[in-house]
Amino acid sequence: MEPSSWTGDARPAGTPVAVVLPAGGSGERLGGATPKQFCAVQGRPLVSYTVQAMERISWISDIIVVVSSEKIETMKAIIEKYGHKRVMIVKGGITRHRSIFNGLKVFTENEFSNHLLQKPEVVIIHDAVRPFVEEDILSKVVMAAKEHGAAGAIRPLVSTVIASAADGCLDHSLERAKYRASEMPQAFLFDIIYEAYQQCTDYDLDYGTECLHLALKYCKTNAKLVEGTADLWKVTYKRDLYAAESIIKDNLSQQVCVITDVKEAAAQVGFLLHESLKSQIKVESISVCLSKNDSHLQNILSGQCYNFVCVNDKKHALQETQQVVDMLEKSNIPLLYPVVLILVLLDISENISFSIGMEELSRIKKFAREVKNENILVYGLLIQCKDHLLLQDTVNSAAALILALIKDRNPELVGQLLVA
Ligand SMILES: Nc1ccn([C@@H]2O[C@H](COP(=O)(O)OP(=O)(O)OP(=O)(O)O)[C@@H](O)[C@H]2O)c(=O)n1
Ligand SMILES: O=P(O)(O)OC[C@@H](O)[C@@H](O)[C@@H](O)CO
Repeated sequence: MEPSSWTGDARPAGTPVAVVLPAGGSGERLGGATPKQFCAVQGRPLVSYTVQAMERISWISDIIVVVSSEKIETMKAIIEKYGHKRVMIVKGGITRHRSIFNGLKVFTENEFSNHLLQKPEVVIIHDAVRPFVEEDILSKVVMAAKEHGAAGAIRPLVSTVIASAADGCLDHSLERAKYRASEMPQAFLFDIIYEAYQQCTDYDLDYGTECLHLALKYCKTNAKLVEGTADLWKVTYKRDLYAAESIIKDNLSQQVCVITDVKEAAAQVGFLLHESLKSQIKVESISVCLSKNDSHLQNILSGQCYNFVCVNDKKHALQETQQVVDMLEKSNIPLLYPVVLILVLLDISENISFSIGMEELSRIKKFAREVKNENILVYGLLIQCKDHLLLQDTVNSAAALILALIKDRNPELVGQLLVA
């Protein structure tokens, strides 16, 4: 079968591709009452990230999420809340293989869904707890499966594989360089993997862990092995969940948009902040009074920026910031990721007393509490501009605090006022 010509990430000519995401496990090795695929990462269930990773791929026609019967309503709520499209939920089985098999049956057997989906030529199988999957590896395994019948991502082994004898002592070890770790995604010509599942034994279904093996054993299909990237790992233990959270927070902390009004002090501080920040993070600057149809800001919003700094003199700060909040709420961003919004209050008054009253602090806290419900994390930052000789140092200190708030994204600190 000639593989169809793929043009980058364009939809492959006439190749219907579907994906099955097994998400029906209990996550025993992670521990806790919540199965790991439903554990929150930056406030969103892990499975939603993997579904979103597949939704971004335009040439995947259907996303089949296989969950345990008691989690069907939970999964429906996740799809509804995050606006996931092209997703069908299927009831899982007591083992991963049985869940995957149920996922495949939606294309062939009515009992598994109230309507049959178009049977794909190629089906991707990808663990729902592997959220960091990019289009490149998906297209590689699909293209390889079209040619070889099956394909799977592999990674170098980190530890050496050894076999123990009956007495629990070392029997032999394998030469690590000759072996690879089998990861996901995997892809198959649908008929091959479906046939393999139909033929395999209960022992395979209950104790097997490798889909590629089923294709070889029952369909004499030697899967093409495709070198994958390091981020294909599976969330298995608690540490993996911490790692996933850290990676996602890092991904959200790559860019900041500094918004200043045109008043001189704000514009000057905005410029100095830009210069101080740009060595650590990508900075976009907007120094116009915000209007609803500000195209530059709209472009930034659509560019998936998750961090904003609003620089205003303290009298107008909240009302200017409200406009940014209004625009964010209209975008899809806070639904999927927490957005950091730092309210920089410029104090240009000459008096040396602490220049912000409790009433203003209460207004900031109240505002922050309200918008936190929209997944927007508002923090206050006071910059005192009295002494121009100290302004650069003060701005550098403000930049360091801004970077810390962006990296930390701590919902417990919203509404607090820091002083640069
Ligand atoms: N009966 C099962 C068991 C597992 N899986 C899914 O298969 C993927 C990989 O399996 P694994 O990491 O082993 O998940 P769990 O079985 O939940 O983990 P554990 O073995 O620690 O219980 C996960 O997305 C898991 O939800 C599934 O769909 N149905
Ligand atoms: O055994 P687990 O259920 O943890 O993992 C299942 C699969 O992810 C694992 O077997 C990969 O090697 C791919 O086949």
